Amino acid sequence: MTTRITTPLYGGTFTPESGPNTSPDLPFVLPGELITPDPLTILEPSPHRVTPNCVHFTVCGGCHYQHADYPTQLTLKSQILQQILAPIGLQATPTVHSADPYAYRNRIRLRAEQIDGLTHFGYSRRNSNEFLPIRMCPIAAPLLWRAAETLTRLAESEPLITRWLARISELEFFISPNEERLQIQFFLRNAEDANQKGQNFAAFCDRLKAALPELAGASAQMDPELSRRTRRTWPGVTWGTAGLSYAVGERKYWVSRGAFFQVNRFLVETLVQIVTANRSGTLAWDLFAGVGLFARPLSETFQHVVAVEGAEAAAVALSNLSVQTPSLQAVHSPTFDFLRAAVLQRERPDLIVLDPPRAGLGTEGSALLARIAPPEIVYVSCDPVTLARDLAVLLPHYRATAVHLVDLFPQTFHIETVVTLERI
Ligand SMILES: C[S@@+](CC[C@H](N)C(=O)[O-])C[C@H]1O[C@@H](n2cnc3c(N)ncnc32)[C@H](O)[C@@H]1O
Repeated sequence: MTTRITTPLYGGTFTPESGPNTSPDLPFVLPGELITPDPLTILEPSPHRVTPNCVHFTVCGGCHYQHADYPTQLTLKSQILQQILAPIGLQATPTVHSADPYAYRNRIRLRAEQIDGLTHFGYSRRNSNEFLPIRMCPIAAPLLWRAAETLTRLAESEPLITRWLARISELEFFISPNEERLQIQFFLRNAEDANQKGQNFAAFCDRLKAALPELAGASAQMDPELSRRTRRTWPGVTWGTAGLSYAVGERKYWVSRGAFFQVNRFLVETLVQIVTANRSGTLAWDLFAGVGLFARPLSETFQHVVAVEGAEAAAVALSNLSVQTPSLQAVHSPTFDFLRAAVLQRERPDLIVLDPPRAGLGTEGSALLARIAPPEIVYVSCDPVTLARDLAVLLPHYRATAVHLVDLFPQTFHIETVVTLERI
């Protein structure tokens, strides 16, 4: 049986889990193609089909679109976003912003497994939790992959490195945008390893630094999931600096280890511009503020900015930023609690910026936002489905003045959107 692919939503409705064109039955096709499913055979390929850059593409769970040329990826995402927003009455062609679609990531988290006595790094297989050893990741900045290769190479010949890597289940690399500095978080495999109180961690890191001069800081800690399961805590061990200074245009941000920061090193400045440029006034709120990416420029044009962040690591950096920035107030709190208190106190800022995780703000939180009724809202979203759900609550009271698609995650189905809203 042959099938003509007619829509970017082929295979079912978009969900954050399945994504467009990645339904378990029929991923990796393109609109216009004639195919036979199972096993997938492309009888008439799209002129936009290209050879993927990565040997792991289709097997690895990370990327979904390497078979499409980059302009086509952007067109598909734009169409998908419009299809998701149309049912809530938001008919707008997004303004698309993009940059280099490879080598853009400043952060990767790798799994570590021992196979035949050797350490292998990898991701999870697509639609599975099974370990997939990898030998390249072309969406990652070159330094990230070089760091992984250096660790693997040292582990082959140096017992200190071999022993340390055998104790970890995952690690996370984070780099400054120009690849000058590197942070590593090591997550320990089991509680007994934590009991050894990070023996030789300094010697281990000194050796890594000799082979990887960019290494600025590192930590070893129990995986949070492991702590929850075993009900054990361990403060962990650290080496070097406790974070990285990250330049975005003229401004430098302190990103404490473990804090959220936008992963696309080529588009952070564009995102900040879209969210903050030409906005000024008396009072602005930055909800889900992270380390203050938007709050900091807003504090230059608003008399007072309140930045709300729930996670400890980011809240510490935000609090330090507020000490140096008199117009910025850092609040360490869940957003929902902050909004509930604000409604009772009848506070009303000129601008609310919000940038929640994929779950979005939620209908209850969005209703609180509508009650607070600021003249302008800028909603930054990494999941168009939860964005549409929240906008449905706001749109009776607000008019959308712009929709931006900022392609922070090329080669994947993830869609980053900025919607600006004006009170009716
Ligand atoms: C998508 S990030 C955005 C951060 C920041 N706006 C930026 O661009 O760097 C979401 C942030 O919200 C924080 N967060 C998640 N759930 C939260 C909650 N319920 N209340 C407050 N902050 C939360 C996370 O720790 C993270 O820093």
